[in-house]
Amino acid sequence: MEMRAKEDIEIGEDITPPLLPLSFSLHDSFLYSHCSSCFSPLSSPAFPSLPHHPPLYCSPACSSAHSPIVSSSAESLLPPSSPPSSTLRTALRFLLTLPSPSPCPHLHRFNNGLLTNYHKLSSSPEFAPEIRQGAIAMAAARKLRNGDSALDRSDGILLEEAVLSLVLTNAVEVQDEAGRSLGIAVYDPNFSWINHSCSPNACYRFSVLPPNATSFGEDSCSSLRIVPSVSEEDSRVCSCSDCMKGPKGYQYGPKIIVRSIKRIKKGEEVCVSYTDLLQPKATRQSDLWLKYQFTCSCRRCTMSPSTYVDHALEEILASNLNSSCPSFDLDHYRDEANKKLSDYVDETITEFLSVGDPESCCMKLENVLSLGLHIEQLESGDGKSLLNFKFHPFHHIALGAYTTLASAYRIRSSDLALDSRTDQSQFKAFDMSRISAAYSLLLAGATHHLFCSESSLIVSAANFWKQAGDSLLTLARNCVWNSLGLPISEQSTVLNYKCSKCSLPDLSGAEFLSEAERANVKNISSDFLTCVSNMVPEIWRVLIKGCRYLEKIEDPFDFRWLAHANRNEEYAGFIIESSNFEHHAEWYTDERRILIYKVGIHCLMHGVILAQICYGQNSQFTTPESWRTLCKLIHETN
Ligand SMILES: C[S@@+](CC[C@H](N)C(=O)[O-])C[C@H]1O[C@@H](n2cnc3c(N)ncnc32)[C@H](O)[C@@H]1O
Repeated sequence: MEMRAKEDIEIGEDITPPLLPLSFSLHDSFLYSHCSSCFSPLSSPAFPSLPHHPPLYCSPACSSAHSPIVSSSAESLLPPSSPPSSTLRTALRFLLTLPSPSPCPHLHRFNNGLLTNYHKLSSSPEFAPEIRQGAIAMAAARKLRNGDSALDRSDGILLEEAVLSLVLTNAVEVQDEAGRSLGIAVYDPNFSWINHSCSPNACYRFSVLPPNATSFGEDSCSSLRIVPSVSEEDSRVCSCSDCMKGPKGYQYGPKIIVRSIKRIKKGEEVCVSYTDLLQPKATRQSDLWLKYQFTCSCRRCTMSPSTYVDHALEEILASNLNSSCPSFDLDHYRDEANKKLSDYVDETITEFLSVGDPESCCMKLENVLSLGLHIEQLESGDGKSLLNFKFHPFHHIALGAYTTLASAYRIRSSDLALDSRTDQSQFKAFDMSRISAAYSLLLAGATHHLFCSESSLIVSAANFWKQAGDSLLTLARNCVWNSLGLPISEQSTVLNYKCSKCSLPDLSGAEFLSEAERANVKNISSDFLTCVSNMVPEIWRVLIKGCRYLEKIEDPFDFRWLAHANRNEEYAGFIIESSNFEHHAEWYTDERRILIYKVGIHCLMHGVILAQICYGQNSQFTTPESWRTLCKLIHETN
């Protein structure tokens, strides 16, 4: 099945009402910090020592709605050899929602219309063991619940295998505003029949609120603007009328809302993305294969040669090339370098996430970004030379490294700021905040550059602009400016700030984008970029001082310098030694501080405007905390 537009849909419009889940579960790591029923954070998280601790709830309403499901689903009876997981819990809970829990005779769909992919997944070497073991555990728990203590392994586990396949095929990660995956949920066909594209025309968001919370005034539509259409594959595989009996879901849980990010014509297929769109084609394809066992053949994937964005996302710079090196050998060296560099960055990020040493993480990532990797090249005769390979600044691994660096520097800055005993640590904290802001700005600029060629990257662009705005405003508020004798009043500089040069609305009026403005968002974006590009050079040199990787980036918004830098190989081959964050008071002037504020407000405002397209104007996902604080201040001042 697939979903098509019932009518013409403009960019930035909701195309489904908020949809309730058929089944859902928190991931293990959030079981004791979030409500198992509505997924909102608990006011007092617990630290249970027992593995089968009962779920926790934010309110009696959530508890009475959800706990009967937990006890009927038999999840607490899962054998100790198979620890409970969000997938098993979701599958067991899903079975309770089916009036007669049976897949159609071909095992293709369940009787609520959801695809199982049973034959594909249960015969794949990647999925078969997980499905089989999970199904045995589910069957054992269900038997125990029914008072049948002996597990006979020859018993049929087909139903459990089919429902596990269904969950693996249809479940989506439920994310909070910070982008954390709290758990998974399976929705009815109105969402689950939407296929994937690497250049999608729609995205989705979640509404995760406790039962009596005042909503953000979600501006979602009340009717469904998409209709199902039978895909070619479906008409070949199965034509059972048994498949479509209509779902029975829960009346609570995290809701999902689908929204257009491009204009969609009546009858056009509506698609969302099942993977990270800032990955190049080969990585997206292998990710989709590993998670769903299908090969995407959307326009972006079938373009030959590949699209500019896909090319940029895997570009590697090579220097010291021997002109006689055959292109076959060069491709081989390039692939080897790409793999080694990527593995090194992945390992460093994984180590940072588990051990949490931001200093070592920053050092390792900056070394690999700056110095790259040397590979020995055999020459004709007995000679050898060293080839040097580096990530292009748009390489997807480099983008991932900037994200980690921005956050690792931010963490270092907050840790140092807590040590308020010495001026020196305050200055160091300031330096770390400066570099964190620079990486956020580079990430936003690079993603924006790619978004100009691939408009479905709007979701990433919105989030990175908001983060860049946040980190610049944090830097502008750093107490070190005051100790340099540059106190400025946030009230006068920020709250009354209106840009006369671009079409970004002023802070107090930025909440509403008209339909015409939404259709014209590319123009608003290009106005914004022109305006901010004039201000950035003045602060960029100050933001990046002492950081050897960033010092090689001439401009974070206008990347024309890259063409020139690659040709003379200066960028690729010449690295200065780190000047070790020296503090120069003469860099920090009142004008620069005000400029940092102004660029920060521009970035934040631009991010919020793009986020209005992706999430709607009143969603929690649209407005970051810093934005809400600014709006509150304006309200109080006026
Ligand atoms: C959530 S379902 C989407 C609806 C599904 N087509 C159906 O008929 O119910 C996900 C599954 O649909 C199929 N699918 C989704 N997008 C696809 C694409 N672009 N190309 C091929 N198969 C796709 C895959 O089998 C995938 O596991």
